[in-house]
Amino acid sequence: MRITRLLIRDFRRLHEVDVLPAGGINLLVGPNGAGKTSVLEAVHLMAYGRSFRGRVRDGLIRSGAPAVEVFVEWEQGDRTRRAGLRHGGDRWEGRLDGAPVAQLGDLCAALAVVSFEPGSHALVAGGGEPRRRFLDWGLFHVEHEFLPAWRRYARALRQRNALLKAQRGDAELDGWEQEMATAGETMTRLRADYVDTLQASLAEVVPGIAPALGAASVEFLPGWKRAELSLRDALLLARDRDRLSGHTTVGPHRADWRVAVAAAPQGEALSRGQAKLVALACLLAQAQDLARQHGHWPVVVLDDLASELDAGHRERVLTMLGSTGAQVFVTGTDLQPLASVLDAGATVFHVEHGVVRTAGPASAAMGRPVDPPEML
Ligand SMILES: Nc1ncnc2c1ncn2[C@@H]1O[C@H](COP(=O)(O)OP(=O)(O)OP(=O)(O)O)[C@@H](O)[C@H]1O
Repeated sequence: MRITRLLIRDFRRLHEVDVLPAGGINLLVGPNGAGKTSVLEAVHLMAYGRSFRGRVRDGLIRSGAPAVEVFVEWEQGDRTRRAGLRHGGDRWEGRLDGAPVAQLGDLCAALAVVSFEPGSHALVAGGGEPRRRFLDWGLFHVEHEFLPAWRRYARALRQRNALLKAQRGDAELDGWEQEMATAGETMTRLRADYVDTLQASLAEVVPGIAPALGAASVEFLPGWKRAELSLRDALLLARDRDRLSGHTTVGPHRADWRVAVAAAPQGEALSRGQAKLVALACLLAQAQDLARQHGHWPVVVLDDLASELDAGHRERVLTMLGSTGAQVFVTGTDLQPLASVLDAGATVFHVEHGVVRTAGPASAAMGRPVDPPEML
């Protein structure tokens, strides 16, 4: 996947940015507060429907503007695809390849982006939610059975929770529990298989980017004692407790996974830097698996790489990504820490006061008068 045009309007301090990125590595360089991360956030928004720094309504829309707009054109195999998203905080409108989109999830499933940013270490060090989201995002993209099962499960779970809160009887719970069990067992089988795939992919990625971490292993926690009982029985057993708590305490919505590396055996705590490396390795393992399944790499965005990783790891990561041919966006305040990449022929953009300009002939079209397509 290669983004060939990125148009952003009213996104944080970016009023209107029109970028023609190159294949390979794109460096966005500029002072603090210039708007570099916002460019990456816009790409992430199109792929996830939210920013990695929170929801749209939490400050993403440029002060005084009614909505953000992002338009992305990209090459996918021999196809050119286009997606436009206008998000006003509560309301959104989207178009994909010229047609309106009914569900935000359908729009987001089109463009695959893997993002590493300062909050990514939560994948290793934080609560279960980001890890579940990571797992499910990967599955949405590689396993067509997953999304329908996930939707069925989520709906049945909402119904069961409502019945629990209303202290309704067993007969009413039975039907929804059966539905949760059917959809939840499917989801869990797919998640367990996906974790195995991820482990195999990690075994290839870690030696390349962070050999000192040693062998990585991933453990899947399904959300109930799956080795001992079915989900149907687990829900039945938990009924009385769930009535007291007013919500469902077991099931795939409580699933989690853990990654351990040989460098920190027996639960030794990872340093913050090591946790970031492990998180990055997981993201790149996911990207690599996606590339195997789809035949092309997702777009990779790396925010503020120089302050996240030391020089040796930066170089390994960028060398590895350079060898895959993936399109990569990297931000930094200085070119110097990324000099080794420049030698390898990266494309540089300067970002200042919310304006993005090309720094070299590779994308001479940058900075030309904007002629935006009708996004929506
Ligand atoms: N809703 C908004 N409206 C206008 N400006 C905003 C809005 N939200 C954030 N900003 C401004 O956008 C800038 C943040 O941009 P961004 O985080 O993309 O910068 P950056 O170049 O990545 O900075 P750093 O190098 O410090 O990480 C800040 O100057 C901030 O004041």
